[in-house]
Amino acid sequence: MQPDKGHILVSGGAGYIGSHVALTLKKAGFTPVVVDSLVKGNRWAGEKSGPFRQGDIGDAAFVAAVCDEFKPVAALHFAAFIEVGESVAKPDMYFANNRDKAKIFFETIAAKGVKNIVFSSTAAVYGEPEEVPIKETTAQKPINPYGQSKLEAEQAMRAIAGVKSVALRYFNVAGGAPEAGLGETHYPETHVIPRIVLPLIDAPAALLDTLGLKAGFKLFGTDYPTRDGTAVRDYIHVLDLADAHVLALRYLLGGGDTNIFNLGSGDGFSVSEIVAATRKVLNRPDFAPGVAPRRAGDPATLVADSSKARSVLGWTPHRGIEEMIASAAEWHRTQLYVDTVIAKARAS
Ligand SMILES: NC(=O)c1ccc[n+]([C@@H]2O[C@H](COP(=O)([O-])OP(=O)(O)OC[C@H]3O[C@@H](n4cnc5c(N)ncnc54)[C@H](O)[C@@H]3O)[C@@H](O)[C@H]2O)c1
Ligand SMILES: O=c1ccn([C@@H]2O[C@H](COP(=O)(O)OP(=O)(O)O[C@H]3O[C@H](CO)[C@H](O)[C@H](O)[C@H]3O)[C@@H](O)[C@H]2O)c(=O)[nH]1
Repeated sequence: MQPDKGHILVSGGAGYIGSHVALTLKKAGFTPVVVDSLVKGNRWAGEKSGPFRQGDIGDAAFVAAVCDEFKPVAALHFAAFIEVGESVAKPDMYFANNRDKAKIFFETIAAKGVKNIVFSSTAAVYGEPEEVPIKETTAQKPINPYGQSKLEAEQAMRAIAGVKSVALRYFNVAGGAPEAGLGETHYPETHVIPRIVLPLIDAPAALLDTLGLKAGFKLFGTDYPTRDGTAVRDYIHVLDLADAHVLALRYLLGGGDTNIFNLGSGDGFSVSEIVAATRKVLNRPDFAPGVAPRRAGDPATLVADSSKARSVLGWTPHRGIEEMIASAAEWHRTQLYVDTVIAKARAS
């Protein structure tokens, strides 16, 4: 048993990434305190690794009360809406939640003495990047309200006097921890790896129907200026990402200054290469995806230069693309996942 290194406030910890990070924090000897409104996440995920309090990050009285109850030494801020397409259709909703409520959250916790914050940012702040691999200094020109709202939240966080922060700009997060009862549980599910895997693992018809996957997986665009015409992304296992959060927390608590880090593997995979890797991992050489037009707002290539995280934080990702696909497939086979997604679909 590790000694208790203090309470860490984890906003959005009932969601995909936050729940895996909370688990990793617990293993590292911290006590995560999850706050989540459950607008998207799941109570079972929020309660997995420590105390859970249901409420909204924009509710200053709620956030202040949780700070009074647990006296956290730092906060990890995950709570946000995450769908690029939805952000284009409903930009006000994205700016209200991802920027304005985040600002209330940062100001409230800072007033309660929580002066170290690790923030979930995204490669979407770079838009269609001017250089690849992408460095932290590459121009930030988001091409959708999701990326813009996250960039403005980063800036709001850095503007608060007396607060030290780390913005972690994640690239494409994948995989899960099915052995611990955790994995990606989004509804709707827009991410490519779950969408490739689900039709190949004998998922129940009701689930595929719910996720719009009855007709199988489709490549969104085969005419990108890439090596095979499909879009290239940099995939990072959620547990490697979780390790980076613990390192960023130790960095801040150890006296490190405000900073920004890209988190990716540095390797780009095209969507067709993910399909090929999935054929191998799931032993489905027969799998032939369909083709559909490009998805609006998708850049051609996003690959991280994460050398700064490696040198300053000492972070090294260990898990490759096949492990991401295999752990996703294992998780998507579980009844907990199936029941949760179908229940969410029925409720919406
Ligand atoms: N998933 C990815 O590939 C990815 C990539 C880059 C960055 N990110 C960032 O990582 C973070 C987490 O993403 P995720 O995939 O885990 O998303 P998620 O939807 O699974 O989790 C987000 C959680 O935040 C909660 N939440 C949202 N608004 C809230 C509010 N106002 N008050 C309280 N709780 C609220 C939701 O209920 C949910 O549990 C986000 O900030 C996202 O921008 C994700
Ligand atoms: O059924 C599908 C689903 C996706 N794709 C393609 O697969 C690639 C990856 O798409 P994802 O939806 O998995 O991921 P994104 O790159 O669009 O976005 C993810 O990573 C971004 C940062 O890079 C943001 O942070 C965002 O929140 C997060 O969802 C894209 O070219 C997309 O068009 C398909 O071909 N078919």
